[in-house]
Amino acid sequence: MHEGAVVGMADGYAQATGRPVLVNLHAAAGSGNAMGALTNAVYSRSPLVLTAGQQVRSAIGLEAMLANVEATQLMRPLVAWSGEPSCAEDVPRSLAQAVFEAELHRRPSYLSVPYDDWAAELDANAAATLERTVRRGLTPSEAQLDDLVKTVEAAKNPALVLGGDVDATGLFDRAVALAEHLDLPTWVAPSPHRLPFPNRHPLFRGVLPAGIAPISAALTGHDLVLVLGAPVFRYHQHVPGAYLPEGTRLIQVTDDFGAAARAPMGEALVADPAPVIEALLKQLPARATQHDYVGNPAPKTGEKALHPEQVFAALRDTQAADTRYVVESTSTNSAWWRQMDLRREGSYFFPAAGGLGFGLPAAVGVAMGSPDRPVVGVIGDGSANYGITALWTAAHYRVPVTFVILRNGVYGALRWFGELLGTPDVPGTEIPGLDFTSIAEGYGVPATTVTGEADLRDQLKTTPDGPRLIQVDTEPTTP
Ligand SMILES: Cc1ncc(Cn2c(C)c(CCOP(=O)(O)OP(=O)(O)O)sc2=O)c(N)n1
Repeated sequence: MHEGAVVGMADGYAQATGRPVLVNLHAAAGSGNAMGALTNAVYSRSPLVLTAGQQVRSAIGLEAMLANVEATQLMRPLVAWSGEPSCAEDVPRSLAQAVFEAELHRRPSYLSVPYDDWAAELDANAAATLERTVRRGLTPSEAQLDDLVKTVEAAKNPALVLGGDVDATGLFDRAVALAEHLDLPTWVAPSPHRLPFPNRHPLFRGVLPAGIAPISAALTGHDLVLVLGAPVFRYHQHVPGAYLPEGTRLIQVTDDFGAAARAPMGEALVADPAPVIEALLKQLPARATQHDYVGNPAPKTGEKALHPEQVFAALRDTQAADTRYVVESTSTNSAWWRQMDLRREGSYFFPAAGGLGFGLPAAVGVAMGSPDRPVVGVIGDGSANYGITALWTAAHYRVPVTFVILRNGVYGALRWFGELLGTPDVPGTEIPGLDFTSIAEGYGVPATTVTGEADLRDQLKTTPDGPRLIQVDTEPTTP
């Protein structure tokens, strides 16, 4: 229900399965509704294949109802490819191209199809198209690998920065092996939509701050920074400064042509990071020392309501180690990373463009795509409204997912950003009086409100056989 929620679900499903996902939209209005969630899918590099309804060809020009005027232009800034077949015979090839474009670019594609095309008979050649396969392989040359290995070997104090692609392409464990093999201090690239490294690992140095000057300060002292599977960088609040500290060389390895071309500094090798990791592991001697995971600090406590750290410590202590968390709580990131202890690939999903409306739907999509692992959505009371109709889907298909709603009564991140910009107390950021237990019951999802930390832990220890929502009153905090 609502194309934004559907695209959010498809994004979660694509990230959980790594497969192209077909999403069918209603002409222009449906495509417009999808665009917000689509911005996240662009930056999570999810291969979504969007098809959209279209009026019959003879009625598009006169703009009959349902006409999607200039359909291929509507989504163009966001999608890797956008098309509308010039005749019914070209629909099979166009659909095949939409799938291959999404897979090759790892970016959504869009196909508008006039609705009378579907009645046409396939011609004999269509079978040839439907049998096609298209594969990609971006392996660096031997010379490029040798050059990179020698550069890392010669570095006096190298550091590793890992991006969401490391987790999205199944390289999580190999990246940990590389960091331990070479004893590399390791950061997660800023504004992460996935977790590519265990956040309690002794080599973990944190998520890089999303500002130019603070990143430069964090990397000071490292003569080489190797960035794997990340854009350089996904800045957020504008904090001007030098892009890199004096004497630091940055090398980015990514298969994302656009990310390599638009970076403002450093060197880039457009390639799959996997062969680079394997070459470094194979050709460089181990500098490993014993690594014991770092313990968790005691959570801060709230006065009138729970502190978000108490909620996250309760999740850490009660949920299975392989739980997948889909998070859209925008002012609690620091509390989250202070308390969580995530050690498995595919443990963390966050809206890749910061577009709200991802969390609740994507939790449903991730749960549908990976029924073998428990899924918990951790959603702010502001964010939950942007994709709320996904509750119906969870109830209708009895998707086993736990939604934890952090009800702090404010748009916390906006209040923080307002202060950052010198405009404290921004109007319109209070959202009191929302009751997600009534809303959830209305969509068919059983729901409760917890009255304290002990009650929360007791509820989290139970295992639902379908969807459930737990509403927790929390104190506002800052990111
Ligand atoms: C589609 C959309 N609309 C508006 C915003 C702006 N926005 C908004 C409205 C936020 C408030 C989220 O409130 P919350 O209750 O979900 O979480 P916190 O209170 O922890 O910030 S954070 C943020 O960037 C957005 N990111 N995406």
